[in-house]
Amino acid sequence: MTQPLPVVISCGEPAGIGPEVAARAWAALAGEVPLVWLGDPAHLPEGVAHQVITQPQEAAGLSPDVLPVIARDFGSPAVAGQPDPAHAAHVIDMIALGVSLVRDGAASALCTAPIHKKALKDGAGFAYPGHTEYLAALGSVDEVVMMLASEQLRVVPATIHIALDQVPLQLTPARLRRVIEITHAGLQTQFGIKAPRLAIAGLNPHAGEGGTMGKQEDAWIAPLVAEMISEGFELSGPLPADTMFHAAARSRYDAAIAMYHDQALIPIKTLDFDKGVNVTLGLPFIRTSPDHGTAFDIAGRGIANPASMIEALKMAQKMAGSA
Ligand SMILES: NC(=O)c1ccc[n+]([C@@H]2O[C@H](COP(=O)([O-])OP(=O)(O)OC[C@H]3O[C@@H](n4cnc5c(N)ncnc54)[C@H](O)[C@@H]3O)[C@@H](O)[C@H]2O)c1
Ligand SMILES: N[C@H](C(=O)O)[C@H](O)COP(=O)(O)O
Repeated sequence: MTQPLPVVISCGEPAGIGPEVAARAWAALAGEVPLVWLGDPAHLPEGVAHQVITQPQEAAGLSPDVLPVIARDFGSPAVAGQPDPAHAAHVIDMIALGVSLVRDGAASALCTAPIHKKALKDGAGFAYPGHTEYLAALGSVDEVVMMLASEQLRVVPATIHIALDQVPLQLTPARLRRVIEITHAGLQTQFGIKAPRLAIAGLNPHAGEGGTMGKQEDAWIAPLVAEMISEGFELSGPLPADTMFHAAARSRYDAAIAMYHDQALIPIKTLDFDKGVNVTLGLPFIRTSPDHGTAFDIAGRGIANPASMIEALKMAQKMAGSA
């Protein structure tokens, strides 16, 4: 029987919890998801048995007791909680390497461990606010969607890593339409939902309350929703964002489209921080990630919970199987 292609994990910020959650997820999964870790093996927690390989396909021939690693010498050890500017370019390269391995057919999907965006900007001039935007550039696509998904909720922010005062400027009918289209297609092809139901949040308190607390809902969000319903999309909204995430409301949709980052991420990280998964939709390859960040406050102490990384790896494999 041919072995499934492995999922590749980019190391993320070595001073954060990325290497430890990757190693603990690999141990917990015990071969259920074939993996290859991309990074400096010196940054793995002490005692993690690993073997350096040069190509992902070599992983299939290894003992299940060793973590396969495609190694890069970052030049210095990782100090927990203190990102080294000299590591930044390597961290970025590991993401790019992961993408090329998937696009070349050597791996099935990319799972990214968390980066510290400011450390990458300061250390290597990283020009992107996050993986999502960098991966869009690597995939040569103009627009992608960041979805966070768990058993209880899927959410998509229509605008992503931008300051709050930029939201009304960058939230346009064209952007919201593309987000709805990409999310709808992603739920069909990557989550197996034939007729996705999407709930669209308003931007303002009480979804504008008839124009008394904001104009965007009446001016263009409601008309866009009506137009897309007439095209066959199953949409509801614009809904007041404060009341669309309780259990009964969540049962009425497959994904919620929020207007900005925190409107989407607060509910899911409150409900399911341990098991939330970040998925980028609209890329020409599969990418998942845990929902947490670098957690400098606990890095290196061996207490980071690998559950979100485990879910991200399982989801990557499942999506690759249905791709
Ligand atoms: N995919 C990514 O690359 C990604 C995702 C989110 C945040 N970040 C980045 O991470 C950095 C830190 O972000 P933050 O502080 O807002 O969020 P964070 O998720 O790193 O930490 C928030 C809190 O949750 C705790 N925590 C996080 N993950 C945990 C785990 N696995 N087990 C136990 N506790 C955990 C931390 O200790 C901290 O108290 C920022 O640079 C941010 O941009 C990156
Ligand atoms: N906004 C995401 C979150 O808080 O979970 C996070 O920063 C990750 O974004 P990228 O996957 O684009 O790095």
